[in-house]
Amino acid sequence: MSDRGPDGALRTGNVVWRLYTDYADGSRRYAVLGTVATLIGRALGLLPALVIGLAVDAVFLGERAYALPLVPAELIPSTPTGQLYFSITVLLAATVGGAVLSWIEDWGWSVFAQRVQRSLRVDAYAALQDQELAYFTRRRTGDLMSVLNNDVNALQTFLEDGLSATVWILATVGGIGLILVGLNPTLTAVALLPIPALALFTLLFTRVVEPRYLAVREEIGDLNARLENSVSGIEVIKTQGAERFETDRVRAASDSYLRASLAAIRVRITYFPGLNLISGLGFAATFLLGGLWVLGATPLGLAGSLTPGAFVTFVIYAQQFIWPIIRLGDVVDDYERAKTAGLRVDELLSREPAVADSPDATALTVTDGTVDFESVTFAYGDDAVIRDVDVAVDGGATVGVVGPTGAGKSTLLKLLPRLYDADEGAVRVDGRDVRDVTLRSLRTAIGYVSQDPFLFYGTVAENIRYGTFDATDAEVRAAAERAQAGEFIRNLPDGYDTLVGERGVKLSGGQRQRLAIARTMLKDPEILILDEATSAVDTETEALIQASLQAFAADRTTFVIAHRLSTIRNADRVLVLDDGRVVEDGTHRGLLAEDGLYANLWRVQVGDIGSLPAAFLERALERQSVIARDDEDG
Ligand SMILES: Nc1ncnc2c1ncn2[C@@H]1O[C@H](COP(=O)(O)OP(=O)(O)OP(=O)(O)O)[C@@H](O)[C@H]1O
Repeated sequence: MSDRGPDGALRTGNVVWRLYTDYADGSRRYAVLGTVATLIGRALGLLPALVIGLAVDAVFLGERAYALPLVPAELIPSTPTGQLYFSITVLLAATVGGAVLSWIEDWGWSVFAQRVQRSLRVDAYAALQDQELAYFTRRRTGDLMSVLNNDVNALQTFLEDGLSATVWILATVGGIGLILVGLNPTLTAVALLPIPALALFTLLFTRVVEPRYLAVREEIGDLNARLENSVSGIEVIKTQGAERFETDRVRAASDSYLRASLAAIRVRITYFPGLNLISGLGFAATFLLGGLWVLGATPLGLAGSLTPGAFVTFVIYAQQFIWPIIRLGDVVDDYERAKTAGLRVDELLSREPAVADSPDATALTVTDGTVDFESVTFAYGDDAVIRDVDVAVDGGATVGVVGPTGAGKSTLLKLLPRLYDADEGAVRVDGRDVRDVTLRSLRTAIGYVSQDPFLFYGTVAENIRYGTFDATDAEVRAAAERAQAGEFIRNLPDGYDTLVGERGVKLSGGQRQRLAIARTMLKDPEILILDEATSAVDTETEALIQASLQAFAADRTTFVIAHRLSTIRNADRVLVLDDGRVVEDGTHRGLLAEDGLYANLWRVQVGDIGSLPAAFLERALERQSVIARDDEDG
C-alpha cells in the first residue's frame, strides 16, 4: 500500500479522518451547521432537569430563590404559581426548540455525509478505472463492487451517525459535567467514577472486535464474488444442470459469512450490556451517596449536603450520563467498521496504477503509422507469453497475425494500446515508445475490436457512439452501414433506439461484433487491431464485412488476428506466432512456399489433412494436452 495520496502528499495519521478531511471540501458548512445545532440542542436538552430541580427547591419547598442563569430577574414571576407556569413555559420552549434543532442537526449531518460519500465514491471509482487491466483480472468483480458499495457506505454511516453522535456526546458530557460540578463536586467525582472503567472496557472491546470485523468484511467479499459469478454464469449453470451445485457453493459461502458474523456479533453484543452494567453500578453509588446526604447522613466519613431539588437534578443528569456512554458504544462500533472499510478504500485511492502516463508524457500524433516491437518479452505471471519479439511494421500495412491457440497473438497486440506493458523491450508507434506518450492520445489513435465485444446497457446508437461521443446520428448510421450492421439494426423493434446490453434485447455474437466494428469505424483510428473481429458472423456476412474492412484498413496500419486464414490471405504481411515467438514472417504465398507452420495451418483449413506432416499433428496433440492441463489447473 502506497503512503502517498492522489495529490502526492504523504499520507499519515488516521485513515478515516484523513479520508474525511480529503473529501469534506465544499461540504464543511453542513457539518458546521450540524455541530452548532447539536450544541444548542444539547443546551436546550439539559435545561429541563435544571428547571425541575429549581422548581422543587424554589416553588415547592422554598429552599432557595428562583433564579435561572442568563434569565433577567425581572422576567421571573414572584408568586410560586407564576413560577410554576414560568417553569412549564421554559420546559415547553426547550422541547419545541429541541425538536426544531434536532431536525436541523440531522439535516446538516446527513447532507454532509451524503456529499462526502458521493465524492468518495466517484473518486474511488475513478481510481479503480485508472488501474491497469491486470489489476482487474487478479481481483474478483464482487470484491471490487464491495469496496465501491459496502465500504464507501460504511464510511458514510460513521460520518452521518458517528461523527454527529461524537459531538452530541461531547456536548452532553461537557454540559452535564459542568452543571454537576457546579451543584456538588464530590458527588460529581462519584458519578464520574465509572468512566475510566468504561474507557478500559471500550479499549478491550475494540482490540477483540477489530479482527472479527475484518474477517466479516472478507467473507462478504467472497460471498458477493460468488453471487456475482453465479448470476453472470446463469446460462452455463442451466445448460450444465448445475443449479444444485451452485446453490451449494452459495450456501457454503453464506455459511462462512454466517460464522464470521456470529463471531463478531458475540463480541459486539457483550459490549452494550457491559457498558450498562458499569454505568448502572456508578449510578447506584451516586444515588446512594446523594440520597444519604439529603437525609443528613455522613456515609463512610464523606460529608456533604444537598437540597432535594439539587438531588433531583443530579439524579436526572446522572441517569442522562448513561446515554452518551451507551451511544459511545455505537460510535466505537461504527468507527471500527469505518476503519476497516477506510483501509480498503484508501488502498484503492492511493494505489499507483502500474500502467499510467509517465510524468513527461506528451500527446501522440500519428503521421506514418509505423509500429515496432523491439525485443519484446512479456509474462502475465512467471512464464513468458511473448518471447523476444522483434517486428517492424510499415505505416499503412495490413498485417495478419496467426498461430495456434494460446500462441500469444492477442497478448502481443494488447501491448500496443498498453493494456499491458512489455516487461522487456519496447513497443513504438512512429518511433515513439508507447510509454512516453499519453495513454489518452495512444488509445485514441488505436481502434481495438475484440472477439467478444461488450455492449453497455443503452441504445444501439449509444453503443456505436461509445468513445466518439460527439458523432452525429448520420455519422452513426453511416458507420453502421459500413460495418454491415444497418439492416439488422433497422429490423430491431426500435431500430437505432433499441435497448441492448444487459437487460436489453439480446444480440447474437455476430451482431455484437458488427456493432463493435461500427464503433471502431466511427472512431476512425490511425491504427486498427482486429482480434478475431468477424469470427462470430456467418461466412456470407463475413465476406461483406471483409470488403468494407479492407477498404477501411487501406489507409491505416492494421493488425488482423484470425483463425480463419482466408481472412488474411490478402494481407501485406503475415506473422506466424508459436509459443510467444514469431516463427514465420512473410506473405501468404511466400509462407505457403516455405512449407512451415503456416502452410500446415492452411492445409488444415482447406481440408487437406491427409498431407499434414506427422510432426505437426503430434505437436497439435501435445498443445491440446497442455491447454487441457492449464484449464484443469486454472
Ligand atoms: N489475463 C491473462 N492472465 C493470465 N494469462 C493469460 C491472460 N490472458 C492470456 N493468458 C495466457 O497467455 C497465453 C497467450 O494467450 P493469448 O490470448 O495471447 O493467445 P492467442 O494466441 O491470442 O490465443 P487464441 O487464438 O486462443 O485467442 C495463453 O497461455 C493464455 O492462457
